[in-house]
Amino acid sequence: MDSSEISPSDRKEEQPAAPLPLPAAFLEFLGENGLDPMLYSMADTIPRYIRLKPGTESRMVTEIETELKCDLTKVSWLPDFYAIPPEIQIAGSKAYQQGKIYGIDAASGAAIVALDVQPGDHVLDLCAAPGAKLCMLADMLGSTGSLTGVDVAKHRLAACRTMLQKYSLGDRSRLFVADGTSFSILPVNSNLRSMEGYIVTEEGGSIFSEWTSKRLWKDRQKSKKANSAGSPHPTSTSEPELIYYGKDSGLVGLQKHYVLRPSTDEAACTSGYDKVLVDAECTHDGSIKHIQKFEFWGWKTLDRRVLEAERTGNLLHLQLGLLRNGFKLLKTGGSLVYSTCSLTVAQNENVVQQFLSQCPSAELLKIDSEDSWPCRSGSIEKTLRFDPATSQTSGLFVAKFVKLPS
Ligand SMILES: C[S@@+](CC[C@H](N)C(=O)[O-])C[C@H]1O[C@@H](n2cnc3c(N)ncnc32)[C@H](O)[C@@H]1O
Repeated sequence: MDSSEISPSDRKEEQPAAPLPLPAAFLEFLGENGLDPMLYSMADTIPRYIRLKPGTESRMVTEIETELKCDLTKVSWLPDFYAIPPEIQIAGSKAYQQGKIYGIDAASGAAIVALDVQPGDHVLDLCAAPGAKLCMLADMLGSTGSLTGVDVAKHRLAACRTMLQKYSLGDRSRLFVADGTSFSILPVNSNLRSMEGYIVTEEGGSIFSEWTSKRLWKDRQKSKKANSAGSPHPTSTSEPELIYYGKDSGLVGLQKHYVLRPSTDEAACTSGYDKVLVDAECTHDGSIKHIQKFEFWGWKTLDRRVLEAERTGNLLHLQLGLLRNGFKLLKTGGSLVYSTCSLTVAQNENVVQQFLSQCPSAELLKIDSEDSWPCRSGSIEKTLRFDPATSQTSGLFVAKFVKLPS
């Protein structure tokens, strides 16, 4: 290992850090979940991580170092990842603007590596926005297979579309605004393409032509109409809305009606996704840099944005619903990664336990690269936990499942 690599055993020197003035409700939440508030004093000591787009020549590292005015320290346990000091901003840099680097925490990178995407895979990201993991998935996929991103928040998914286009990663991708607990559109794989009816031979059928941003105008008109008619934002009963598809996503030339029809559980077992990521909505309490930002945003908003859903109990229901539906869309033999950036047992091990008790075809899998990662085991065997103290990363829980024949 060269001297500029960051390895699992590297630790920042102990620095006395001022505790964040966390609000009482959040402290109470931490107490109830057995979490140490001192964790939030580490936000300024854990590095920021960037990923170099594969194919970016290594001479770029020196160029980026000159531009950012800091060292890029290679992360020994994660290919293409570098650590930079936490105070460095990348958004103004040429390397970022030209799409050569993107910011993504190393623990998030590990969750993607855990999914073990292979060329030709059909991959589903069920909670895709704002899209750092989606970009990495597209990178891993390369020039075969397909990537489907879903998110319930349209404006957030639009940010994914911008990212995919900026990093030239969108050709094999499609993006749906939809509720991930009920989304049921399968990938377009060779089985589907060869089935009668999918391809329109005569003129005039409703087929997917090449995607163009002009659709955005049409979309706007459609949603204006819907809004004036008093329609709500997407809910579990709304139709999925396709807001982007790339030229090699498999859709061009196919009949819309067939491609967009809901699938059955049986069809998913044979023609479903090879890999599914459920990076579920959560209280974000493990994302200590995110929590730190509430010092500027106002601690009152933390109460509303972080704790409200948790208090009502809706969140656990949503997480289980996302995991269940993501698993349903997996083909037999396929695998799913469930992750959250919460450190609580309730949103992680408990959800996993409940899911396993309800779904006999699901089995936890050991994550291959785990032995070389600076993480610890969750309280259920084969699940993993990254946290600032152990991993010098944000907090992340990761569990991997395989779908057995039922
Ligand atoms: C933790 S974030 C995902 C982060 C993302 N994977 C990334 O790496 O950038 C959770 C996302 O879940 C979305 N979400 C919440 N409820 C959802 C639902 N019912 N269906 C789909 N997405 C949902 C939120 O809008 C949010 O963008």
